Order: sequence, then structure tokens, then C-alpha cells
Amino acid sequence: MANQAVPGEHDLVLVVDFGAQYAQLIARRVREARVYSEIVPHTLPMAEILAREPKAIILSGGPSSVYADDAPGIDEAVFEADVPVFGMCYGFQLMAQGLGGEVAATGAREYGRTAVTVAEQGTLLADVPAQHTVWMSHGDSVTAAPAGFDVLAATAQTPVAAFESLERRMAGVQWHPEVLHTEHGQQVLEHFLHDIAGCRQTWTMLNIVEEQVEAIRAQVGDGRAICALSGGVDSAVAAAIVQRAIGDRLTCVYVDHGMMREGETEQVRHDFEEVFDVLDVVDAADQFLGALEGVRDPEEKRKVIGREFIRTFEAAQVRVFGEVVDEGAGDTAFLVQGTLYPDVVESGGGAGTSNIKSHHNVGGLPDDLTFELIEPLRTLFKDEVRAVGEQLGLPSSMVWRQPFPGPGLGIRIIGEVTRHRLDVLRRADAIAREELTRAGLDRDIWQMPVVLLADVRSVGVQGDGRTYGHPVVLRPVTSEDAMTADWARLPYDLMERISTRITNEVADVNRVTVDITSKPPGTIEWE
Ligand SMILES: Nc1ncnc2c1ncn2[C@@H]1O[C@H](COP(=O)(O)OP(=O)(O)OP(=O)(O)O)[C@@H](O)[C@H]1O
Ligand SMILES: O=c1[nH]c(=O)c2[nH+]cn([C@@H]3O[C@H](COP(=O)(O)O)[C@@H](O)[C@H]3O)c2[nH]1
Ligand SMILES: NC(=O)CC[C@H](N)C(=O)O
Ligand SMILES: [Mg+2]
Repeated sequence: MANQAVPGEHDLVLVVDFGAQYAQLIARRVREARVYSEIVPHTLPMAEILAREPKAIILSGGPSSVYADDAPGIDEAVFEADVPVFGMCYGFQLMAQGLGGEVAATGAREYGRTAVTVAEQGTLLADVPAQHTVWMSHGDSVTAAPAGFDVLAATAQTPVAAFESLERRMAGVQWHPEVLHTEHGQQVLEHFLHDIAGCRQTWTMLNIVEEQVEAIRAQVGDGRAICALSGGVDSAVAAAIVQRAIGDRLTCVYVDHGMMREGETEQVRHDFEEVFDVLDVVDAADQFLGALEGVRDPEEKRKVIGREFIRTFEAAQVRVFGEVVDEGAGDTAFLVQGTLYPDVVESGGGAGTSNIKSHHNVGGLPDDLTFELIEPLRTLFKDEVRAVGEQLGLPSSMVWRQPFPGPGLGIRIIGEVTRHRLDVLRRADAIAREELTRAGLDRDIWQMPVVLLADVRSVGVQGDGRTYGHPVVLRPVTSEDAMTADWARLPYDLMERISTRITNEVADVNRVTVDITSKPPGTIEWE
């Protein structure tokens, strides 16, 4: 990721991630300020960071203490490179330490809502009220600002809560401007980006389509491509962009791997044939379910599914276009995928953070991949993709469709995936979705996986008789971008209807539970 080109001619802001809970959120906020941004791990050598010629660098928060022995540090070359730098929390403390100020554990810890007093607005806090509320989460404090820096704000516990040096084009705040609870957070970030760093405001969703169309034309030449089309918004938007670039030299392939939801294949076929003329529907249930026999480990499941997806696309490529004989110009096998930035980050490919789970389309790809990938959305967040979809005029049912993971119901069966278990889960899921839609909550809920605890049984009583069935878990969540999520407070009467219907209508299930875990610490899917 680190060497990837910035789409088009935009200024680049790199967010150096020191293990912040919400580094992705910082990048999103920068993009909201119409400046293109990406995240890099703090372990990336400074020479490589600077080689990308960032217009500004943001140092994120992080769990360590800057003075601890094993604390992730920053190569001080960053301060000598004549690149504007902004620090938040840990990043602010790193700046203080690295530029000759002081950081200490003063015992003055601040967590959550904190009142801040602006002593001097400077450029960073221009037009920000003298008293306002920010979100803090720190145990250490800057006790002395570096020489040449103006201290702009303080809290009751923290005398140095913000500083800037216009001469050096550097600034920092102890608080978290990226979270919504912080008042004027976006305004402060924009003052840094636009007024201190001088970043140009060119990044909008409008230019991404034209830029990608051009890049794809250059990549594919007069070749042909297949698009992995799932029915989800990401692949629909990716397909629409590639279709603009290469027209009918694109063929969309939808794989029914036997783990799709009730009625899904028919619905996708119906909806997409109108938009994309031909849709190649592959029935690969035997292949996938055969390969998954005996597999119980979540990561292994994902790897098997990722591999079988690619094998299916290889076969589809040959069927649609014939064998690729010469991998030279014009005869390369191209595969379009609707991969998004969070897929890349969570698969450990972006910020160099730990691999949380291998998304089938990134970390789950087999090593012997022969396709050249076309992923026009690889740097975007979902809300950005939806904006592009609307701009392209795709139907709103497509643009606002709730996400559904590529591995499908396979990662919602905790235990081995079998045909019978899939039938059970498919029915329970259909009931839950039907009731959610009937309650008019589709747009309020990000998604609501139903999970079958296939290896768990519990005792129940139905019709005066004992049952010994499986529980299902409802996992309704709200989210902005799937990077973080909260459990959705569904109305009780809706939960009651879902529970009653599932236990009445789905033999094998005698208990319905609700997952009330946010992300973090839980993830949205259970595997
Ligand atoms: N059943 C499928 N058939 C063909 N391609 C698929 C299938 N499932 C997933 N893919 C490919 O994998 C990519 C990643 O899946 P993912 O679920 O993240 O995206 P999506 O389905 O397009 O959108 P959403 O996240 O809203 O469901 C898709 O964009 C698509 O290219
Ligand atoms: O295409 C996909 N392939 C995958 O392997 C995959 N795993 C999770 N998801 C979806 O990603 C979002 C975040 O999910 P998690 O909180 O479970 O990581 C949620 O929207 C999940 O449904 C996937 N999508
Ligand atoms: N959120 C943060 O970046 C915290 C920074 C540092 N670990 C502190 O406690 O002060
Ligand atoms: Mg999907």
C-alpha cells in the first residue's frame, strides 16, 4: 500500500498510525476536508514516508507513553524535512518530546468530555469559541511546549493543550479533533490542513470516476476483463466504473457458492441484468461446500473460500474469453473486485496493523493468483463509494443495500458448514430480514447478521415436549464505515416478533439471543 500512487493529481496527507483506536477516522476527516489521505504504520521507515512527498503528516494518538523504553518513536528527520506536521494526543506528545519540549505523567488524567479554554486563537484555533468541549483520552501531558511554539489552549488539568508554530508549519492538540464529540474538531483540522499546511482542496467524489476510468483504460488497453459481482454496492459501483472505461469488453460474473441468502441469486440476476446487460451466474455450491468439508477454523474457512472464488473466476474467464495463451499485452487476465480501503486495512495490508481477519478478496487471495487485479475503490470508504454510486445514477436499492460479506453465511455458522446448517440459517436470516424491513429500519441499521451456533445446543420446551436445539444470535449494528460499530437498540416488539417467528418456523432453533457488543471489542461478523 505504501507505494501506491495517489489517485489523480491531489495533495497527499499521510496519517502515521501509532496504534490509535481510530486512525481510519482521522483519514476520513481529512478527506472530508477535501484533501486525499492514507494511513501508514509507524514502523514504515521515514525515508519511505517522505519519498511519497506528502503535503502534510499527521501523527496519530496511541496507547504508549512517549518516555517509556518500548514506546514507538518517530524518526526526528520528520521535523527537519520541511513538511507540515500535526500531532493529536500521543502524536502531540511526540512532537513536544522531539522538538525540545517536555512530556510527563503529571497524574492529571483526562478521559472523555473536557472543557478547554482558548487563550490565543492563532491560526489553528481561529474562530473557535474561547470555551468549548473536546474529547480527551490521556494520562501523560505536555509540561513544556518546544521553543518557538505558541501555547494556544489549556484545560483545568493540562496547561499545554494545543500549540502551533507558523514558521515551522507545525501544530498539535492534546485532544481528539477526529471524534464527533469534540466540538469544532473538523474546523481545527481544516485550519491545519488548509491554512497552516496549505493543502489544496481538490479531493471530491466527483473526480474519482473520471480518474479511474482513465487509469483503467491505460491498464487494460484493448484487453478484456471479468468483474466479480456480488450484488453488493461495492462491486456494483466498481463494475459501473469499469464498464464506463471498457464498455462491453467487461463481463460480470456472480458466484452462487451455496452460502448466499434466501432468494438472493434470483434477485441479483433480476436487478443486475437490467443495468449490466449480461450477468454470468455460476452455480459453484458443490465446489465450495466440498472444499469446506471438515473446516471449522474461521481463518481457514476464509482462506478456502478466497481460493475457491479465484478458481471459479479462472474457470469463468476461460469460458467467457477462451484460454489466455500469451500473458503479454492485450492478453492479460483482468479481474475487477469491489475491494474497499477498510478491507485492505483490516486484512493487515494497509496500516501494517495486525491481521484481524482475512477478507476473502484481500488477505484470502491464493498465492498463485494469475489475475491482474482492477480495484477502482481500493482507497475509498463505504460512504464515499455510496456517493459515487449515486453520482453514477445506480438505483438507490443498489446503492443503499446493506453489506453482506463475500464468504456469505459460511462465516455465520460457528462450526463446520453443512448444507443442512445452511438451510436452517438461511430461513432464520430471511425471517429476521423480513421483519426488519417491515419495521422500516433498513436504512437505520447498518446490517444485522444472524449467526447459528451450530455446535451449541440448549434444552427448550415446545408443545409440551423437550427440545434440544441450537441458538441463533441476532447481531444488529449501527456504523458509519464498518471500522467501528455499536449494537443497535432494536425495538422490543420487533425483537419479540423475530424471536417468536424463528422459534416457531425454523425447526432446529429453539432459542434467539441478541449480541450487545460494540466494535471494538467485538467485530461485526462472528468469524
Ligand atoms: N458471490 C460473489 N460473486 C462474485 N463476486 C463476489 C461475490 N461475493 C463477493 N464478491 C467479490 O468480493 C468483493 C468484496 O465483497 P464485499 O462483500 O466486501 O463487497 P460487495 O459485496 O460488493 O459490497 P457489500 O460490502 O456492500 O456487500 C466484491 O466487491 C466482489 O468483487
Ligand atoms: O466481502 C467481505 N469479505 C469478507 O471476508 C468479510 N468479512 C467481513 N466482512 C464485512 O466487513 C464489515 C466488517 O466486518 P467485521 O467487523 O466482521 O470485520 C462487515 O460489513 C462485514 O459483513 C466481509 N466482507
Ligand atoms: N490517546 C492517546 O494518544 C494517549 C497518549 C498517551 N498514551 C497518554 O495516555 O497520554
Ligand atoms: Mg458483499
